[in-house]
Amino acid sequence: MSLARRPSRPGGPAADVVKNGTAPGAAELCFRARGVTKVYGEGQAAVHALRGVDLDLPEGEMVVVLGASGSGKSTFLNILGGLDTPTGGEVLFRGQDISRANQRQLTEYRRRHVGFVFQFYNLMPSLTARENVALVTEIAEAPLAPEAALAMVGLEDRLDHFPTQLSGGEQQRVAIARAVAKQPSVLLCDEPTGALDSATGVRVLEALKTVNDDLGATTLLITHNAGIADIADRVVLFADGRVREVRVNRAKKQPREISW
Ligand SMILES: Nc1ncnc2c1ncn2[C@@H]1O[C@H](COP(=O)(O)OP(=O)(O)OP(=O)(O)O)[C@@H](O)[C@H]1O
Repeated sequence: MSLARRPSRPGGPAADVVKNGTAPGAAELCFRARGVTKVYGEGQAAVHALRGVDLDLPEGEMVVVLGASGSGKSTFLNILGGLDTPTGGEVLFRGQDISRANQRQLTEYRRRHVGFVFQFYNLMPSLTARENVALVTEIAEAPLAPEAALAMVGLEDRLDHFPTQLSGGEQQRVAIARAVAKQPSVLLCDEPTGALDSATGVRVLEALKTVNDDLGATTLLITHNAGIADIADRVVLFADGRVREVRVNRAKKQPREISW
């Protein structure tokens, strides 16, 4: 591993820059990506969304993914989550190649291992918070009780509220509880605070941090908000379909210490 020490950015915590984000011989990797490409469409209309991504992500970390619009962040997250497959290259999850898995294997992988949180909460409006979470726990192998999942995100006193009776931040926390109730190995979050103001977004980040700390789920969080990088163990910067830089924060901030 090649390390260069420098402050991550003015005012931010000190960080180590990891060359290419790869860590040969690293003990326990959750994901190992090599030469990952993704091309949408063909010929003149082809879009090269990923142009050769190499990245190692150790187990259990909180990873913040930054990059300009169109740089390939969501495409890469969707591949890690088994929602999509790469055009080329290799993605290993705990040593298993998910880049060549068939649809049935990907469905099984997602069901057993992956929780998703998106910008919009996609809760069932006719179901309470508890019932929205129970939808998942009824089909999971070793789920948390819906009440326990909702307590983890600070909603133990909102169990019987319907989505319309909850604020945007509370609805997002129900969505997080739903994603983590099956105790996923990996939690993939695409702009989870994108629709929220700063104070509400901080509560959502606190919920994600609790989940990361308590369940140990490797957590990836895409954001356009560079300030959020300060709560991460590792910050991955995408540019033009590639990983431009990976920083490892030596000291993390608490969500309540940041604002935007
Ligand atoms: N299903 C698709 N069909 C065609 N092109 C796509 C598709 N999905 C993404 N793209 C293109 O691939 C490129 C990367 O998109 P992606 O959504 O991964 O970027 P992003 O970094 O997540 O952007 P944003 O921050 O705006 O969400 C973009 O040029 C996008 O238009």
